[in-house]
Amino acid sequence: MIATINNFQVDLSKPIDISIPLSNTDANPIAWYIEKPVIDPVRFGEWVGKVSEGMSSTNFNNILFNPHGHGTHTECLGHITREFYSINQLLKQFFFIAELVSIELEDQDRDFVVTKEALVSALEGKTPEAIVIRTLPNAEDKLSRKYSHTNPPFLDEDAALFLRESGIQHLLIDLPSVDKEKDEGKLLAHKAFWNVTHVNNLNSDARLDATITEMIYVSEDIPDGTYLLNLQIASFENDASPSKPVLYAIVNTEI
Ligand SMILES: N[C@@H](CC(=O)c1ccccc1NC=O)C(=O)O
Repeated sequence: MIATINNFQVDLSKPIDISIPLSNTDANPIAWYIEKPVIDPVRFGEWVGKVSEGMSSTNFNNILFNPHGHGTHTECLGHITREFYSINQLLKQFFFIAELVSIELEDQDRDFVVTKEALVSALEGKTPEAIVIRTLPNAEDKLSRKYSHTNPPFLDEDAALFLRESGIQHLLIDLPSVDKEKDEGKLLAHKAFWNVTHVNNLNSDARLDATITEMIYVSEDIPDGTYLLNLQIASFENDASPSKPVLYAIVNTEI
C-alpha cells in the first residue's frame, strides 16, 4: 500500500520495526538492576488461565514489567519532575519525519559518549522532527543485553542541547538512557533536551511536547537517511510507556 504524504511516498506494507520485543525469557534486555519481566497465567485456587492446562477457554496472563528497564519505551519530562506528567497526555501526534544516523562513540576516559560534534556531522544541517540514533558498534546482542552496572554509553549534555536547539522534538536511541548510569541524579542530557531547569516547580519553557525513546534496536541492514517515523505507545497514564517506533523508507520524492 503506497501512501502519498506532502511531496513523498512511503510503502506502508514495508514497516521497519525498531522496537525490541518484550518477553519473560532470559533473552529480554534488562537495565536498572531489576529482574526479568514476569508473564504468568491468572490463578484462582486450582484454576489456571491457560488453555493448555485444561480448565480455561482462554490464555489469560498477568504481566509484570518496567517500561524503563525492560525494553523500548517512550518517556516525557514527567520522568524527572516532581509533578506528574503523562506520556499519554503529552504525545498526541504519531507520525514524524525522522533522520536515522549512525554514531561512533567517543571514548572519554572509559565513558563512551555520543558527542555534539558527531551529531553535527551526521545531521549535515538537517533539522528533522525526530532523530533516530544507532550507536556503533551495533551488535545484535543489544536485543538482550544486561546493562545493570555496566556504565553504558550516553549523550553529552552538549549533544542533547544541540538537538534541542535544532528543534528536534523526538529523540530515539538504542541505549538504556541518554544519561550516564550512575550520575548522582544529575540527568544532564535529559534536562538539556527537555529544557527542564526546575524539577520541583517546572519552568514554563520546558518542552512538554518533546519525547525520548530509549532501548530501540535498528538492524545493520537499514541505511542511514530520512524516514517516516510512526512513534506509537500503549495508552499508559505514566511518565513512560512501552512503545513501538516503526520507520518507513521514503520511496519517491518526485511528486
Ligand atoms: N542516572 C540516574 C538514574 C537514572 O538515570 C535512572 C534510574 C532508574 C530508571 C531510569 C533511569 N534513567 C533513565 O533514563 C542516577 O544515577 O540517579
